[in-house]
Amino acid sequence: MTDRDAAHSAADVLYGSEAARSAEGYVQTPVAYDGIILAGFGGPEGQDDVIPFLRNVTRGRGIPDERLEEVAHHYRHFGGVSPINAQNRELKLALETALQARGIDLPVYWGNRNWAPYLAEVVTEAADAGDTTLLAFATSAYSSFSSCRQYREDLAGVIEETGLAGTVTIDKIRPFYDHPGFVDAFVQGVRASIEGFLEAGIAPADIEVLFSTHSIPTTDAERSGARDIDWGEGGAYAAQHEAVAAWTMAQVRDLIPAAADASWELVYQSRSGPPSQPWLEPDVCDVIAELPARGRRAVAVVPVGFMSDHMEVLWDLDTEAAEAASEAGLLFARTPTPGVSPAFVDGIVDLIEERLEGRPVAERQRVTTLTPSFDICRPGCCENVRAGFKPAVAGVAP
Ligand SMILES: CC1=C(CCC(=O)O)c2cc3nc(cc4[nH]c(cc5[nH]c(cc1n2)c(C)c5CCC(=O)O)c(CCC(=O)O)c4C)C(CCC(=O)O)=C3C
Ligand SMILES: [Fe+2]
Repeated sequence: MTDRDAAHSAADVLYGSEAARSAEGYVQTPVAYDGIILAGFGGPEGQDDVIPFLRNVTRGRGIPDERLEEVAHHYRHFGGVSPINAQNRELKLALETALQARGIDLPVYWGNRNWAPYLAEVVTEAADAGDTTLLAFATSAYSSFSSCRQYREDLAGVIEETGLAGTVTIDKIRPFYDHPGFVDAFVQGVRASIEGFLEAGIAPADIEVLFSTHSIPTTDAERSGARDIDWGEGGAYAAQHEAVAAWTMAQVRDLIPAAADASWELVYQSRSGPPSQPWLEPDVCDVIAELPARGRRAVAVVPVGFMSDHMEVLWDLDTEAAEAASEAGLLFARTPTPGVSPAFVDGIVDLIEERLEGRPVAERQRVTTLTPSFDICRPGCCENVRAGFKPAVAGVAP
C-alpha cells in the first residue's frame, strides 16, 4: 500500500447504502430509494451574491484574485445572475413529471454545492420527511475531481455536518457522459450546424467541429477515473470526451454523408489557476484563430462538457469564442446543451431506473466502448493532489 492509498483508506468513511458497498463498483441488486437528490453547482442570483459565491467556489484553492475579478465581471454582465439555478429548477420539474409518467413515485430534492439552496438544507428536509435512502444525480457528466469526486466529498460532508450519519445514506448515479440521452443533443446540434453551413455554400472540407469542455489541471486529469485502468494521456477525463466526440461525429456522418469531409478536434475552455500550473490544452479560442490558416471557413463549437447553458457556455463560448470566430472571418455556430430536452430528461429517468432495478451492467445503455462507469468509484478515483482525500459517498475503501 502506498502512502497515498493509506491516506485514502483513512479518509474513506462510507455513507452509501449497504447494497452500494460493492467491491466490483457496480450495484446489480435492487435498492428501494426514498428520494432523488439533484446535486447542482449553484450560482449567484443577484449582484450581491457574486463575490460570496465566488469565494464559496474557490475556497482553499489558490485561485488568484485577478481571476475572481475577471469571472465576477462575466456574472456582472448578466445582472449578477447565473442562469444555472433557473435551469436546475426547470430540470427538477421536468424530472418529476417524467418520473411520474414512468410510474416512479419518488420526490426530487434539488440542492447545490456552492449556493442556496445548499445540499445540507435539502438533505435535512429529505430526512425530516422520512426519506433517508437517497440517490444523487450530480449535474456533471464526466470523471474528474471537479465533476465527480468533489460532489461525492461534498455529499459526505453534508451527512457529517447535519449529524445525519447513521440515518441517511446517499448513493450516486454513475458519470453519464456515455448515456444516449446525454449525447443526443450533441448529435442533433452538430447535424443541424453542418447542414446550415452546407446550405450557406461552405464545402464540407472547410468545416471544423470543435468539441469544447472545461479545462482542468493536468494533474487532476491524470488522476481522473479509476486508477487501475489505463486511460492514456489526460486520464479518464480526456478519454471520455474524446470518445463522446468521436461517437457524435460517427452518428452525424451516418446522417449526412458529406460530413465525412469535415474535421473535428477536442478543445478546452475556461482555464483558471495560476499561469505556472499546467492545464489541459489547446484553448478553444487559440484553435479558432488558427482555423483560417488550415483552410477552414466555418466552425461549429459543441459544448460537449456541459449539461446546460451556464456561464461557461454563455460567456466563454457565446461571447469569447464567437468573437474569436468573427475576428478570424469564420461562420460560427454553437450547438445546444442537453438542458431539459426530452431525450436527456428521459435519459436521467433511465439512469435512476438502472439503480432502482439493480440492472446488470451488460444491459445498461451507453454509446462508447470505454469501461462502463462505476456506480461506486474505485479507491483513489479522481484524486485531487492539492487537497488530498476527504470522506466521500459512493466509493469503496482500498
Ligand atoms: C470540470 C468542471 C466543470 C464541469 C463539471 C461540473 O459541472 O461540476 C465545472 C463546472 C462549473 N464551473 C462553474 C463555475 C466556476 N468554476 C470555477 C473554477 C473551476 N472549475 C473547474 C472545473 C470544472 N467546473 C476547475 C478545475 C476550477 C478551478 C478551481 C477548482 O478546482 O474549483 C470558478 C471559480 C473561478 C474560475 O476560476 O473560473 C467558477 C465561478 C459553474 C457555474 C457556472 C454558472 O454560474 O453558470 C459550473 C457548472
Ligand atoms: Fe470518480
